[in-house]
Amino acid sequence: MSAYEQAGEAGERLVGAAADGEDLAVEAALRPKELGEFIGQTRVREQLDLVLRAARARGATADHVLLSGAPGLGKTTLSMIIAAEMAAPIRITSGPAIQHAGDLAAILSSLAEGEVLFLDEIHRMSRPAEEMLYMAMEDFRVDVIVGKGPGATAIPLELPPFTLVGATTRAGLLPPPLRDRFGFTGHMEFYESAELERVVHRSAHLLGVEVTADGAAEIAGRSRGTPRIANRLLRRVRDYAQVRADGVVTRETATRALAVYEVDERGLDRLDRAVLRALLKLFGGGPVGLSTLSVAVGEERETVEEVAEPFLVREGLLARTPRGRVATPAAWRHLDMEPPPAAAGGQEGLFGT
Ligand SMILES: Nc1ncnc2c1ncn2[C@@H]1O[C@H](COP(=O)(O)OP(=O)(O)OP(=O)(O)O)[C@@H](O)[C@H]1O
Repeated sequence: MSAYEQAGEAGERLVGAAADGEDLAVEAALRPKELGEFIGQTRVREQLDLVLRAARARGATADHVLLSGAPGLGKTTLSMIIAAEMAAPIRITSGPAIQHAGDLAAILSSLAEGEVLFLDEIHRMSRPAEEMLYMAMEDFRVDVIVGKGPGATAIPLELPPFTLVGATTRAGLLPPPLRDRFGFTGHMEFYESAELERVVHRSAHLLGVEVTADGAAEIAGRSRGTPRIANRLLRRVRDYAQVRADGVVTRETATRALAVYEVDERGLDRLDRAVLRALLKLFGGGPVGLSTLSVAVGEERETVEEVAEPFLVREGLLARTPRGRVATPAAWRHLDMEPPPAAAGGQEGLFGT
């Protein structure tokens, strides 16, 4: 098992998007508390603002909301904001925690009127629980099955109106009947660098860290479009600034600190660069099969495919083609290497296939 697998995506990976233990401990303090404080996601924010204002004006419970997007983009934060804007309590659970319909019935039947139920990773709920949720969302009712076999009876249970906020990294994985029961779906996008700079400034202020404009820009540029990563890099740069400098986060301290952690100016870490380097140096930029590339890097196939490649593809550094993995011209430039003329010409036709 490779180091990356042992650590998990979150574990030791400074640029992993999933939350690690330290993130969970500090994130509560860094979360924006109201819609106006939430940075970026302009479209989702405006749409949600309308949904919530209208519900408030009607004195009604807000429609069910589905939030889709990559980890660390602010889905949990938005669900808490929804509850705060509706002056409602919130209950937080996740799909994998609800394996039996009974688990869900217990949660639903204990909700207060208007409460927000945040269901993270909703695509990972068990089938029977999912079916129970259909009726709960639509009619605010569940059938609780009592007994077994031919003697089993369904006892209908009325629920108070509530707002379900479902979060998923993969909206496409949700069965259409579930997707259709949400009144509003918000697609969260990766953040622009300027937005992440604002996230860094805001978090630095809350953490009592002094950060210069170019220091924030340096961190933002390495954060892979993800606020969670921006906050994590800020904490590591703050440590460095305290120990090796005067405590102020400048471009120079950020650059030196993140060199220690092997996060480069574009947010690639050691694994990402190892994959690119193998692809360029050993295979002339490809095409090369995933298995061969993984062996060359000394990582499991799944680690290369699921941990490193998505970001490399998103950054336009690597392309997955039917003939194998191919480096783009940007990958050569990123590692300061000259593409061999034949390879560069040969690869052009591979992109977009
Ligand atoms: N728009 C934003 N403005 C400021 N900070 C943000 C924003 N979005 C997210 N954050 C910060 O990023 C961190 C991660 O956000 P959050 O937990 O809401 O992400 P998530 O999408 O729910 O992740 P996951 O899918 O892993 O649960 C939080 O600490 C939050 O403070």
